[in-house]
Amino acid sequence: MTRPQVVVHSSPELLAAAAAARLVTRLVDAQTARGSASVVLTGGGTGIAVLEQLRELPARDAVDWSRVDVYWGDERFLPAGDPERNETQARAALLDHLPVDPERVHVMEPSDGRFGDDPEAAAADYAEVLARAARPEDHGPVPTFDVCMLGVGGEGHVASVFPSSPAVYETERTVVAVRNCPKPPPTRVSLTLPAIRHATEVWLLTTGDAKAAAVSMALGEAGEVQLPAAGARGQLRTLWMLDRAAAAKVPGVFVPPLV
Ligand SMILES: O=C(O)[C@H](O)[C@@H](O)[C@H](O)[C@H](O)COP(=O)(O)O
Repeated sequence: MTRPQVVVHSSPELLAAAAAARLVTRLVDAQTARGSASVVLTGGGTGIAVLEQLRELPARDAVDWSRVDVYWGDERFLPAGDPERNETQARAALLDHLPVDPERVHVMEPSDGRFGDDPEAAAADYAEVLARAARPEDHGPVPTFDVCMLGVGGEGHVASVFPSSPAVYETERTVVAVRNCPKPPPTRVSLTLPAIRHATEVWLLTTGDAKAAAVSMALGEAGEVQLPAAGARGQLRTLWMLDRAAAAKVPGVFVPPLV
């Protein structure tokens, strides 16, 4: 696993704009290399802010959106169209404004979907979606996502994988149902850390002084059980994009010398 890189931006707005620009470049490079690209979206304020910035970015049209596979790192298990669903927010922020191929927008089932109010069945179904999308060169039941974007919780959760939760101990399944989630709403569907680690690049995006301790611990000695963000690593790159407040306690070894 790669050593994490840290990039610090002067404000949350600039972080979101810079991440949007970085995402365009990453997707264009992937499409140039192999004709398609894949991205895992995240919920949360920072993740959605990136999508809103991307919507307004003229360079967004450099991506052939009809050849992008869109996945989610987690989803709030609510009825379709519920404003709290990550899908609802991502469609409003970006996807409804792009010529995406609906067949390549891979949604986690809602609580009034094909499986009704059964998050375990919805999780198993999404694991099947990932397994069907995987190719032999992915060496596992998950596609090698070009980039997996993640927000970070104040106690170090990523997606809906929370400290010391059953999900963080999962080593076999790629997608699990999460109940009694500390962050409302309580029931969710989430990728597990082994699935997240299939990504070529994992980007952790967070802002605000409430996250500074979790960021510091994740980049320090904390283990993934107590600090799931510490286990969110990409195969080729792990990038932390922070604003100054969230970076306030980053270990000095990660901060470039001021020249
Ligand atoms: O569904 C969710 O809530 C997200 O996937 C979750 O993992 C989020 O990214 C973090 O809680 C950070 O959220 P903020 O960016 O709003 O702090």
